[in-house]
Amino acid sequence: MPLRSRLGHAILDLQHISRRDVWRAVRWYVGAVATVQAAAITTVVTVDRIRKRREPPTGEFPRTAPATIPVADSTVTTFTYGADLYEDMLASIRSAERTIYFETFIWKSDETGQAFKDALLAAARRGVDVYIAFDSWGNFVVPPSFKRFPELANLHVLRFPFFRPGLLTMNIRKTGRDHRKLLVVDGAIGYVGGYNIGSLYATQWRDTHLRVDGPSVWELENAFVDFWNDHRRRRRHPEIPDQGARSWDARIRSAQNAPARLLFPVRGIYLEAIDRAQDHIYITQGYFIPDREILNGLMSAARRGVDVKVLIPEVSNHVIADWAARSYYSRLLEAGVTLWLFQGAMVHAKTMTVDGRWTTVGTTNIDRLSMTGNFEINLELYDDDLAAQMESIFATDLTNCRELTREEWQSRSALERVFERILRPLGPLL
Ligand SMILES: O=P(O)(O)OC[C@H](O)CO
Repeated sequence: MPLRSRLGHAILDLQHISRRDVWRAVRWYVGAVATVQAAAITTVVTVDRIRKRREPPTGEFPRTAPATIPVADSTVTTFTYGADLYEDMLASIRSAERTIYFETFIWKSDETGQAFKDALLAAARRGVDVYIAFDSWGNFVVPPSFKRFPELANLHVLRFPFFRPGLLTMNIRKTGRDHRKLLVVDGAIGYVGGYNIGSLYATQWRDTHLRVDGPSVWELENAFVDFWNDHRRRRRHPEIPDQGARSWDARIRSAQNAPARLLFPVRGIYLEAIDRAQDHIYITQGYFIPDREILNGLMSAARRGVDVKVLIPEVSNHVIADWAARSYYSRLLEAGVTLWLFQGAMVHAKTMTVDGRWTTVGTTNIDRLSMTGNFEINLELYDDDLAAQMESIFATDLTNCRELTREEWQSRSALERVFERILRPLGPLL
């Protein structure tokens, strides 16, 4: 049959397909994809649970002691072990005289969580103005009794809502979780980084937090004040006076992702720094699902000769995130990026250093939820000595990693490749 005639028949056939048939086909396709993905998720989660039960993570990793570095007119202390950090944070809370701003995504009701609650309540009882913000979604499984606080005149608690209406109305301003982890005491001491509050994180997870002492604490204080004033319930929570900048030093700056303000500058600082890199980029991430621009930036840096090392857990606590990340490995490895898999424990840090000059530490994962979804805060620091300390921590972490080589990656099984293809579309959702 001539081509024109075949086309004519096809068009006639198409005209006979009703709208109902089209919808039925679409429903069938969507249903089939969802079923295959659900089956794949169930399989990898089940296999992961069995594997972790048989070979539980040792929770052991090399430790680096806290180190204090002068940066600008302040000092910055690095923490890479939860027990050290929590002890320091609790001592700061116990020493507070005027104000405490405390914000966390996860606050477990275990021994560590209780120690923080007790210290915060004790501070409020001795007259310190205590402001607490925590995310209701992140603490959904925490018993309600732990999330109840006594009525005290100078204790103010903001539960960031579980339900975000913007998810239904497609209004970005009303979406996002409070994923930040912050503590500011008397405007003089500030903490920020990857640590949530819980006993598991104290000894079993490798994470990174910074303590800032001095005028640049304002960067963290201001971040809390802005968040509090934007999200407080007017009848329940007092406004915190916004005093304006005490410090204006570009060597330490905070970048805050705030969907309510349509601002996602943390993604910007990552992209800028990657773009500027001339010699090396060292990244440590718990969940590494880069978006197109970050992926392209890292590949292009590696292609122009920059030594790009990405350190991630071999097995994280979110197996689906692990599988979503795998679909980027081929391109990264082909471009010359090297991948380092942390052994025996979860590494949850969210850090990057570039060229021994620039550092970021904060709450932002390299994934879509953090980069363009949640409320986040990172510090961006231009200081050679601090970058050197961060690179020394990175070198220590590398001693607990194995490199995932191109050869090993290319020789993975066909079944693994099938699962990667099925789970890849979940990446942008995580
Ligand atoms: O969301 P993050 O980065 O604070 O990580 C939280 C942990 O995954 C808790 O399961």
